[in-house]
Amino acid sequence: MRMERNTCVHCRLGGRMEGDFTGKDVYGKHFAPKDYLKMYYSFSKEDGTQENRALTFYLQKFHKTFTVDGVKGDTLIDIGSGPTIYQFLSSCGSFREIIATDYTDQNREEIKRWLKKDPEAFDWSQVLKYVCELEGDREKWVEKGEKVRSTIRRVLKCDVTQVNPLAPLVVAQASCVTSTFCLDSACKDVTTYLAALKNVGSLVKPGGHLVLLVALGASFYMVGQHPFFCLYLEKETVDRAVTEAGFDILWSEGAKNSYSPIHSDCKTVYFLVAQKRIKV
Ligand SMILES: C[C@](O)(C/N=c1\sc2cccc3c2n1CCC3)C(=O)N1CCN(c2cccc3cnccc23)CC1
Repeated sequence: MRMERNTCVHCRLGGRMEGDFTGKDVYGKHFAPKDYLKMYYSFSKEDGTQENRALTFYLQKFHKTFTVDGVKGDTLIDIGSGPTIYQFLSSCGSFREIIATDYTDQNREEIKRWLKKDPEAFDWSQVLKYVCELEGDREKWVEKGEKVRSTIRRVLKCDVTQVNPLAPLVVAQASCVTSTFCLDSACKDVTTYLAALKNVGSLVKPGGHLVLLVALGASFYMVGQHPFFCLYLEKETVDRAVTEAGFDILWSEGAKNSYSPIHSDCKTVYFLVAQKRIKV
């Protein structure tokens, strides 16, 4: 009997994933926002049964941070927004202005498409309804969409490997900086990760907040048929990096990863809220 070779994604792709850092230029050429959005941000099946447990975890933690715990302020900068807007649904009522950023042109274009209500934009309505339900009135989802659109004032280019991630622009320090799944995919090793966290942390005013969503124990994630590098991180590494960047961790919570192993080998999605120490 011929033993059916159990070829994992890694093997099928000739092991290109481990260690093969996906440089910035690869993102520009091969990162397909539509494939990514369909793969990771489709919310529920036609019959409405929820299947995207990872996304509901993120939405619940953003709800706790901004709506329940009351983190608020003047400006919020989101670093490495990707082509998504889910990360703004709870914070849009707590900040005067939100600045979305990403490294790649196609991700910034995808966000602008949604802001302009382009019919080609990704449909976030199920996600908007879910967050409105968390806030107590599912019917308010259209107003919620308008609130997000009126609060996101700018969509800028960022590069977390630069000391000023928003260079050449100089932006005033923000009350809050959020970053979801960005540093893990933008940094090739832990040294770069520590430096990038300091770069991103420099955008937060003393006493301000840093909110991170990190993929732990991941070495790749798929977008369509294309594997993208992810820095293999453990909770302790992230906590130490946040502390060394000058922040006190207020709370954090991990959730067992629910992505299919074909999509990513991510073990845990990790949500963390920290506050920038005030130098006395
Ligand atoms: C946020 C993101 O959506 C990536 N999502 C990711 S990663 C990952 C890893 C495991 C699991 C999951 C997962 N997910 C979301 C789904 C679950 C995105 O599209 N990104 C962020 C990173 N980015 C950059 C590349 C190179 C250099 C950069 C320099 N500065 C700034 C950004 C740079 C490209 C655009």
